[in-house]
Amino acid sequence: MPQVDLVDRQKYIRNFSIVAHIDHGKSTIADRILEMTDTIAKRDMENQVLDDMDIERERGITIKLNAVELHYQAHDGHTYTFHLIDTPGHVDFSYEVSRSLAACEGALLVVDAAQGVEAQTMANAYLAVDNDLEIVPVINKIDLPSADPAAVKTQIEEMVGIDAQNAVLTSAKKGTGIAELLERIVQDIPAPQGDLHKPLKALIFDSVYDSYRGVVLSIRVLDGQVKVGDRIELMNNGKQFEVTEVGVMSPKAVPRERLMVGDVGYLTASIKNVQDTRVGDTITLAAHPAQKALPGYRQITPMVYSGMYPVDNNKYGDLRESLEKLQLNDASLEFEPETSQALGFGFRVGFLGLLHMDVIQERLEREFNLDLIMTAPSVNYRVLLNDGQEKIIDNPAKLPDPAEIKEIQEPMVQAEIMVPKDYVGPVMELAQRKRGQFDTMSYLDDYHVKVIYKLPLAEIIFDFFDSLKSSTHGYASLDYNIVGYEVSKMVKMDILLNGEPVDALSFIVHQDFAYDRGRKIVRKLKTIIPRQQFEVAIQAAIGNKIVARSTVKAYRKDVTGPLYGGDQTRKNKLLDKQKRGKKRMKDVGHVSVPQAAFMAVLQMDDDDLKGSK
Ligand SMILES: Nc1nc2c(ncn2[C@@H]2O[C@H](COP(=O)(O)OP(=O)(O)OP(=O)(O)O)[C@@H](O)[C@H]2O)c(=O)[nH]1
Repeated sequence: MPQVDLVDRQKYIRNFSIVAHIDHGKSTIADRILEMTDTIAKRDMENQVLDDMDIERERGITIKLNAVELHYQAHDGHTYTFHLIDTPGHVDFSYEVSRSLAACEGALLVVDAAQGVEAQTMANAYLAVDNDLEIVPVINKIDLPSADPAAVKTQIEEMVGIDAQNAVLTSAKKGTGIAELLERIVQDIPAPQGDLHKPLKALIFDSVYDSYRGVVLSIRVLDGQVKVGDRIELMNNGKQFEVTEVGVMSPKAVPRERLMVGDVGYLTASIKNVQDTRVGDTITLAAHPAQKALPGYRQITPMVYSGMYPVDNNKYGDLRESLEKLQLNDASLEFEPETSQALGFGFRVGFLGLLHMDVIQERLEREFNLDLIMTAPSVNYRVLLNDGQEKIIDNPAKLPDPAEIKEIQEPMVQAEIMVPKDYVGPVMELAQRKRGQFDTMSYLDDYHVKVIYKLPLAEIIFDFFDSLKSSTHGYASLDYNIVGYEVSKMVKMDILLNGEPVDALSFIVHQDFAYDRGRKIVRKLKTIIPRQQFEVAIQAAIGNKIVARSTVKAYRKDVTGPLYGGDQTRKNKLLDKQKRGKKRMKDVGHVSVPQAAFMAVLQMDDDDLKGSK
């Protein structure tokens, strides 16, 4: 191809994401764009093609990233190539959002015309600004009777700090404004920069495991080009592979001969292991490597660990296989075998956060048909023993005897909270309550403040984000990084049922909160553990010292008895229901303990929250 064509080619590319608060209409707008550009025929369009996992669709969250290529004939007579890059929307995945935005030049910031700017609108806008993106404000759902586009424009200007007078007004539901939106993408979002003649530099912003092709990488080419047969190198781990296929998603995979500067597409190279190809890494050519990797690469490591046990002990092998399968697609999922006296054989599994944990649990139960008991999530503690040994403890039950412990260190994070200045008070109050140490506060502009706190990871993981949202009416955004370990006065709380400690119910807590937590958890467990044939004593203990106690009384009589008298169908229904209920119970000693009991520590925090409001 003559060189001038290649330069021209770059001029007609637009790479962008759609970012929005949950439910403001991101997926619906994406669907309309695909329809209007004939990327996908209306009749083929299953609702919201971009979210292709069942769970995503049901929960309305987008977990895996996707990039679709589409072609748009603009009013200037040229045909433009658009790459629409989908982003996940939750703080657990904020690093992935940031990487996918780094693959774009622009972002459509979608705001609901009735709801206005909300928490994730702000968080995503900050990420877009951080990545130097051109932001095109879109006010959606203008068909709603309660829509107030003029007010939302002002709000966007004040809260987000961008010009919104020219915001595109859309009703994705009715298709209004989408034609204008396509033109604005051409006009407002810059064409990709970069140099075809420089050594290859491509950003990996997603990876998915495919049983035929191995790992499929989503990449954005920032310089140079890559084609089938090239030997590539991943710059952060030095691993090399030979490219077997490149192409674009439109929306199904369409192989191409090469991907060039400005392109967004996929690449396969017989890579067997997603762990080798972390999101954020840079691909270059082994023969002509780029000098420097793209900035901002972050190794993702799990933040929370939880025990996962099959309710039926015979399903241990199935659980291992299922976890292995999920891991093929999820480089951040880690697990290793563990045993519990109470629960038998299972795995200690590491997650990015609680949402990640929920999603994995749900996929195991639904896609792999497993019934699981999960123990309350914990962070990693570093324990120094008197004999000089150091241990990393990711399971509270494994904490050594206090007499052997010299000190316990807990992981700390630097939390950056961005918030409109009116909400600084509540944010500081919350951070103090969560054992935060104030670091700095600075003004980003006339309206926004960045507050930096050092906080224990254990406090952040559980409900910090939710509390932050509720104490700032959703306007704060949060990003955090682990910054090391600090000595802390942590103690292990044991829970005893009828005098027997249940290892899977132990948790680690700061000494200052221990008594209070002990009392609360006992009260909570009393409501969760069902009545049995005999009395069940529940105790919370630190070492040998009982700090709280309560009792679940025995049945007075066999209340289920009379229910078995009815006709057969009714009886069967009842038996079925019992069976299903039982699935999530585990016999610990002689006591039947439901799944909820193992999560009581978390639910207790909810109560804490309510109590503190
Ligand atoms: N009235 C009206 N409803 C809309 C419009 N656009 C989207 N919706 C509805 O709003 C709800 C959320 O839309 P989605 O497109 O799923 O929103 P989303 O931002 O992708 O949501 P998440 O995937 O959960 O982040 C759906 O019920 C849509 O049908 C619109 O223009 N007008």
